[in-house]
Amino acid sequence: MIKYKQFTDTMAASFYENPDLKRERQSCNFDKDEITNLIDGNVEKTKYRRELVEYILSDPSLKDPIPVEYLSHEEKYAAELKKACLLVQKMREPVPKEAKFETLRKRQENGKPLDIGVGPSSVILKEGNALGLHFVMFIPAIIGQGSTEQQNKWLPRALNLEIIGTYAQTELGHGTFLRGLETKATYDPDTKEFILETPSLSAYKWWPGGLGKTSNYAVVMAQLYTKGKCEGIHPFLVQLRDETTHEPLPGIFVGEIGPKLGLNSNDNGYLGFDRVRIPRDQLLMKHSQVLEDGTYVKPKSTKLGYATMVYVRVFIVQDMAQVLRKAVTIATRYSCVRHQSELKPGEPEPQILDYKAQQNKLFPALAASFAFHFAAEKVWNLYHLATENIGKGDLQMLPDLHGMSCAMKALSTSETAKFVETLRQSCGGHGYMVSSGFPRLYGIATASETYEGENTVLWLQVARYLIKTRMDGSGGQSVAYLIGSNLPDNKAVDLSLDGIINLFQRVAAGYVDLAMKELAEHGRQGMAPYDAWNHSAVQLIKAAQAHARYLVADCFVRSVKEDKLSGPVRSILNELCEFLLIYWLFAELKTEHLSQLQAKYMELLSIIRGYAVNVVDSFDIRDEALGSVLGCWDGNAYQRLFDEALKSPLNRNAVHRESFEKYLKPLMKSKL
Ligand SMILES: CCCCCCCCCCCCCCCCCCC/C=C/C(=O)SCCNC(=O)CCNC(=O)[C@H](O)C(C)(C)COP(=O)(O)OP(=O)(O)OC[C@H]1O[C@@H](n2cnc3c(N)ncnc32)[C@H](O)[C@@H]1OP(=O)(O)O
Ligand SMILES: Cc1cc2nc3c(=O)[nH]c(=O)nc-3n(C[C@H](O)[C@H](O)[C@H](O)COP(=O)(O)OP(=O)(O)OC[C@H]3O[C@@H](n4cnc5c(N)ncnc54)[C@H](O)[C@@H]3O)c2cc1C
Repeated sequence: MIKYKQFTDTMAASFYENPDLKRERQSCNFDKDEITNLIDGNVEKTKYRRELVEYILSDPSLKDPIPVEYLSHEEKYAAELKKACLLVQKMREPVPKEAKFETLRKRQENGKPLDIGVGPSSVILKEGNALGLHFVMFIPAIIGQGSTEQQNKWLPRALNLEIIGTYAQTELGHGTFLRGLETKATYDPDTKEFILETPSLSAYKWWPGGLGKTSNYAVVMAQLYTKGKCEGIHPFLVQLRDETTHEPLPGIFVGEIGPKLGLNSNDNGYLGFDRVRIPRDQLLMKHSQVLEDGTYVKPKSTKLGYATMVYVRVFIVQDMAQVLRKAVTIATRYSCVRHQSELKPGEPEPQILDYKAQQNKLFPALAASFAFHFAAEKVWNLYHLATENIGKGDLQMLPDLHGMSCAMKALSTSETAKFVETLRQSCGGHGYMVSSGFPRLYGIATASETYEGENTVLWLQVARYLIKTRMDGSGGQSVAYLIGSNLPDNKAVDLSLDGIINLFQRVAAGYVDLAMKELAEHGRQGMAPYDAWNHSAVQLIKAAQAHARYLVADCFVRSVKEDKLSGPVRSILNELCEFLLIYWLFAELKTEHLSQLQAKYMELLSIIRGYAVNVVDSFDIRDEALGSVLGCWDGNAYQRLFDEALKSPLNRNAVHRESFEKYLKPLMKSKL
């Protein structure tokens, strides 16, 4: 018997490379750095990210002494918060004078702070971190909803982390239906204050990240009452805890909501108010105001108050591309090193990567990771353009931004959650281990399907925009193909990328028309419009989903055509793009088109098989960031699985003495 030997203790560890992975890497015929740079943005950004990740990972105080999964709920929170705080401190300190950190040092010398960002921070903070909402929603809410004066007052303190905040909108009783929120903010002109009140159990704020124990401030969404009238929900900046003692202020009831499916280092919380008074100027007043005498000044659009959510929906598309890159790296590398069953009778067991059925599980996710990367870039640019215009008083782009951000958020999260589960299955039993990294990724992807707008609800928002556009031609650029003479023609299926995009438009337009027919039919039968809408929901959601696929597919095709790519990388992206488009079309098309596409699909599986390992290598994810024993760069999956298993507290002693003596032994000795 070969005895287990801890691999990481031996010198050999640093030189090992699984022979199957080595062979794939030796046959690489494109420049991996080109894909790395494409994902980072450019060569300089890659250099910066790599140095930053190295800087973070080389700090022993930021390492987990034991895997966080063995910690209690309370310990998990404390351990991750500690790392987050140390990380923030580290970013403020001068970078040591070592050649490997030259870019970071130069940046600091030029007066630019080290920007942690989503990617580098997730290298050590993998379980959802308590400071995340401060950066992702609290600060953006002050910027997006606060007047210039309010920004000048609060932003420096928030950016310095002198105050830490969250975004408290959802309540026990209402998350989706914002007009139904119950928290009240009533203006008192005598004291020039708002009085915050939680009128019922269902009005308690419930869910906000970092609210339970970490935040001392929050942007609270509440129904604004002034001069006896409700003006709808508005954002208020509210202090929750004393800035020195961290004790909750009088009238504030705050706590943590308990364990969740994932993201358990984040102290999602609850919050109630018992007649808490805040000054008038803590209503965030960029878009609407309450004057000293209580006069309400309306915003240009009531939906401007929803802008923080739009920002985060855009952010989430980027996050999903990152989650997919991790999941597909793990599954592809593992599929390369894992041998199982018999392909040719009597021959050695093949790499599971050679099974077509396995490729069919991996490669759609690989292709989608690029699709969502390009989609995120596009919607991010649109967001900035629209925000700039809104700043100048031009709201024309708002509906298109809303439609596009809802569509891309819903598609990227639902596809990522589905792909992560398929990729987990592709790793067989070992994929079910926490140490595979899949459970964490699944926790993030499924949470994203729900937060920042539950996906079904967002699909229905997209459908509303599509139907409106089809009826009155009022929609923006993303739905232009649905307007009158722009409608895609019904030419025969042509398998060029442009031909397939045309097909996507035809499929989406077809579903929109079917939904319109259904709505009209219900109307003819005497249903009220809202009832007809409810009865047509299934068809409406189909239309929205087909439209979202068209949007993402179109972005992918346009990005592949840009001339900044080299020949080899362009052809890889071209093939992955074509492959994903066909994969998505399979879900939509009738049988007459299928056989044409099936042959192409199978051909592409073989082509992608040739470079899949090298493409995932070019995602350039450090082993520490991947957090998976199955997906490590060296492919030493079995050894790492074993090393990780031996960290289990149950393996500290050969016998778990207490439970054996107290329970097992008496049971085995007792007679019937
Ligand atoms: C150590 C240091 C660490 C550093 C770390 C740094 C970075 C950390 C990294 C972490 C990585 C994390 C990545 C991602 C993290 C994300 C965290 C998220 C946490 C979650 C937060 C939340 O969930 S907050 C709560 C979100 N809630 C929702 O989204 C609610 C959903 N509901 C709604 O949006 C609305 O109610 C509605 C849209 C469904 C309906 O609204 P309403 O009833 O008012 O409208 P109508 O349906 O009647 O429509 C009327 C009309 O308005 C239009 N419209 C609706 N919404 C908008 C909009 N937003 N913009 C523009 N227009 C809108 C609608 O289309 C209608 O138009 P018509 O013309 O009338 O048709
Ligand atoms: C991990 C996590 C973190 C979160 N962080 C925050 C945070 O930081 N701040 C914050 O304010 N909130 C936060 N939330 C709350 C989140 O935004 C809401 O849970 C989400 O918006 C969904 O709302 P809900 O829970 O009320 O679901 P509901 O709206 O009750 O949904 C339940 C079901 O009803 C369906 N449904 C609802 N309305 C309709 C409709 N009109 N038509 C058809 N079907 C409908 C939905 O599709 C769903 O199937 C977080 C949630 C999670 C899971």
